Amino acid sequence: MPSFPVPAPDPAARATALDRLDGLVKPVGSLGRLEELAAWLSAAHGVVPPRPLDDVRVVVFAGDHGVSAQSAYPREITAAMVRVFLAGRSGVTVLAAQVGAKVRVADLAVDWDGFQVPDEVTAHKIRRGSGAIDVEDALAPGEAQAAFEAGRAIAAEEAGAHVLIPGDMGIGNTTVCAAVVAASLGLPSAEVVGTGTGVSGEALERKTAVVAAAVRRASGRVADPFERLTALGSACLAATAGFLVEAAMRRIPVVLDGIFSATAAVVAEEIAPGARQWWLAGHRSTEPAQAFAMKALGLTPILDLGLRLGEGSGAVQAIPTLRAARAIIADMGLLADLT
Ligand SMILES: O=C(O)c1ccc[n+]([C@@H]2O[C@H](COP(=O)([O-])O)[C@@H](O)[C@H]2O)c1
Ligand SMILES: Cc1cc2nc[nH]c2cc1C
Repeated sequence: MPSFPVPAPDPAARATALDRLDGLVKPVGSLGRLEELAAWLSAAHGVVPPRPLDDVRVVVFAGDHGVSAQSAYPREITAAMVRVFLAGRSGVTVLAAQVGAKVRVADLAVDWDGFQVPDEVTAHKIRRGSGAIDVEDALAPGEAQAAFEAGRAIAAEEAGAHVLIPGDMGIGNTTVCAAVVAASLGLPSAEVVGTGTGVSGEALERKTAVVAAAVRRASGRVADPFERLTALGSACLAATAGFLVEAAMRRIPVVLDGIFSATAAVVAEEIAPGARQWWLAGHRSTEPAQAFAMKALGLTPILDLGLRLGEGSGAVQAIPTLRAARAIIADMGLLADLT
């Protein structure tokens, strides 16, 4: 496997930040998680105070999945939502506007019969849809690597950002994520499968059986992360992993979102050990696989709002908290200056 060297955040900037935080006009530690985030940002930026987080960009990786029948919604929603993102009317676009973040949509594998979208949207397209992972591989040989490289290229195109957020749109993608998390972390399917867009009862049992069959079918091949993406993943998942690795290599802080980015992050950390030092968990989604993935990565979600939309919507909500963390270390007075 090729190696992807990831730099470490700056320990000296972190130590300086922690000293300064202790000296602010407040009882030591009283700003809790905000202090931890301020130190994290200082280490990521290598400077105290960290730079303002003005340029925040979301990239929504859009694609279809061969297991879309396990969703509560039809497959056609994926393509339809691409139009909604472009029209600025999606959940993430509306929420991103609240914090001044930009949203880009990248069609990696949407299965549609073409309507006019800007070339930028399809520039990194790998294929249409993916295999039904319970009975066949998700991707053809080489496609996981190609999608990973596409995700890296997209992160490179967005390298001017102060913070990057990976978003996702793909009917059926929670089934794929559950299988990849189960295979990656060695967990039973029944523990990782969640309700996704809202399946319950027999539909949830069918979804669990599909995940279990997929993991069984691929067993023996999942030790290698690219092989796991080929067997159980998707072009979007591989691209998101590449996006996360490239951001880490370029020292760009990333705020992870729900189950999709958390799953990609587990795989990306295996491909590029240490990359997780550049990521924060924006929020806790309702999907068990997301919780397992964040725990495995040692990340504690900033927010817990019961969101399960995906698209990057939860991560976007964490941006005001990060800006608050920067503000305390940049602007609060020092105990030493009290008169
Ligand atoms: O982010 C999450 O944790 C999350 C949880 C449930 C659903 N989603 C979104 O809903 C779609 C996948 O759900 P499903 O039921 O079609 O597998 C996909 O477009 C995701 O962005 C996202
Ligand atoms: C409408 C709709 C919007 C979404 N955004 C992310 N996943 C979604 C699933 C559905 C069904």
